[in-house]
Amino acid sequence: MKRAVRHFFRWPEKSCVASRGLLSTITTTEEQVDLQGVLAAPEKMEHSEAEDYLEEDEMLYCAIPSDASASSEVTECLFTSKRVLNAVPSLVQPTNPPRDPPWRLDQCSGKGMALFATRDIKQGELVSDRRPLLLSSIKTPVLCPSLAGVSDEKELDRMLNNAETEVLESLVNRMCAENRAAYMRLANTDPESPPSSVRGIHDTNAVGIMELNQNGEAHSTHTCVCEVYSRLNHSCSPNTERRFHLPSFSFQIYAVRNIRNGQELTSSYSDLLAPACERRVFLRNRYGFVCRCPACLEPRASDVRRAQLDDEEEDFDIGLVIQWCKDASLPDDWLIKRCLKHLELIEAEDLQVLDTYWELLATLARAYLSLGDVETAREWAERARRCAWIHPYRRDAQDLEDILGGKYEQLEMWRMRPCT
Ligand SMILES: C[S@@+](CC[C@H](N)C(=O)[O-])C[C@H]1O[C@@H](n2cnc3c(N)ncnc32)[C@H](O)[C@@H]1O
Repeated sequence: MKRAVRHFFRWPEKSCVASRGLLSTITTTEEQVDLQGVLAAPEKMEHSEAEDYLEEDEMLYCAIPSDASASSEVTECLFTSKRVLNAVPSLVQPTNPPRDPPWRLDQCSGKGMALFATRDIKQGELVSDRRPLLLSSIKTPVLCPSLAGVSDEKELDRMLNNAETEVLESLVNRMCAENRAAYMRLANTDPESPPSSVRGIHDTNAVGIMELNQNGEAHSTHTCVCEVYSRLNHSCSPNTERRFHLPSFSFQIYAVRNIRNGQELTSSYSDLLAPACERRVFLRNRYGFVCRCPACLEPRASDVRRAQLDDEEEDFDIGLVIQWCKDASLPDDWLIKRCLKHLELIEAEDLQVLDTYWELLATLARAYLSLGDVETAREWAERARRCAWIHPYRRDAQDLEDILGGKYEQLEMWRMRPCT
C-alpha cells in the first residue's frame, strides 16, 4: 500500500522509555525541525491538525513484544501516536498458529510466488497466525529541516520520499538477521527500484490494517509487511480474509470458504464491487499486473451481479428484522426471500469475504427466530458462527450466541412476527 499521507513532526530527543515494558529504545536524530518554519507552508498541514499531533506525538521505534524470547516472533514498529501505543496490550499474548500449517510457498505461473493449500481447508479455518515483520504508522514523521523553504512540488516530493525511505530502512536495520533476511526475500515489483530496495519491497507488500485506528478513522492508519500474508496474490473472489489480532499482535489469515487441496490461497487488493474495467485499471497502475480471475476473464454477468450487490447493499441488521416484523403489509417470507436472493449473488461471485455475507446469515437466523422456527434459526446462526474471521469481532453477534446457547426466549425477536 502506498503511503498516502505525509506529516511533519518534531523528532524527540534521544531517549529511552521503559513505560509499559513496550519500548526498547527510541531512536532519534540529534536535530529538531524548525516547526514554525514548516508550519508556515500552509498546504503541508492544517495548523489545528498539527497541534493535535504535537500534543501527543513523537516518533517511537519499538519491538513488540519487548520481552520476546529468542524463538518468538518480533515485529519492528514505528508509532507516531501515544494513544495507539497505549492500545497495544503491555502483555502480548502468544500467537496461536495452526499446528500443521495447511499451505506451501511455490512458484505460480505469471504471478511470481504464491501460497497453495496442502490439504482441504474448511471455511473459517485459521490458516496462519504470525506477527508482522514490520508495522508502521502511515503518517510517518520525516525530518527535513530544509523543507520549509522548498516550493517546488517535485523537489519536495523527492525529499519526502527519501526521508520516508530512511525511516523504513531504519526499521529493517533494527530487525534480527532472520527477519531481515525474510523481509529481503519478499518480492519487489517496482520496476524503478533494484530488487533489494527496502522501499520497493515495502510498497509491493505492505497492507493496511484498521485495527489500530482511533476515533473512527475510515482508512487504515497503519500498514504492515508480513512474511506469509504478503505472499498472497490477488483475486477478485478471494478465498481468505485477514485480521490483525491486537491481543497477540499478530496477523491472522482465515479461509472464507472451503478451499481444496492444491488450490491457490488469495486475498483482495481492490474494491471488489467495482466493475472489472475499473479493477483492471487500478491493479495495473498500482501493482503492474492484469488479473485473470474468472470475474475478470468473463466480466459481463459478473459485473451485473456485483452492481446489484453494490446497489442493494443495505443494512441487513436487527433493525431490518424489526421493521419487517412490525409491518403487516409485508409478506411473511419477504425478508427471507430478500436475504436468500442476496446470498445467491454473493455465492455466485464467491464474495464470502464481504461483511454482508455474515450479516445475511445473521439476519436469516433472526428472521426465523421471529417466526418462531428455532431449528432453522439455529442452522443459520451456526453458519454465521463458522465465519471465524468476522463473527467473534461483531458486537451484534450476542443474540446469535444466545440462539445457539438455547437462550432465545429472552430475545426481543423471539416470535416477534405474528404469522398471518
Ligand atoms: C504482495 S506480492 C504477492 C506475492 C508475490 N507474487 C511474490 O512473489 O511474493 C504482490 C505482487 O504479486 C503479483 N501478483 C499478485 N496478484 C497477482 C495476480 N492475480 N496476477 C498476477 N500477478 C499478481 C504482482 O506482481 C504484485 O505486485
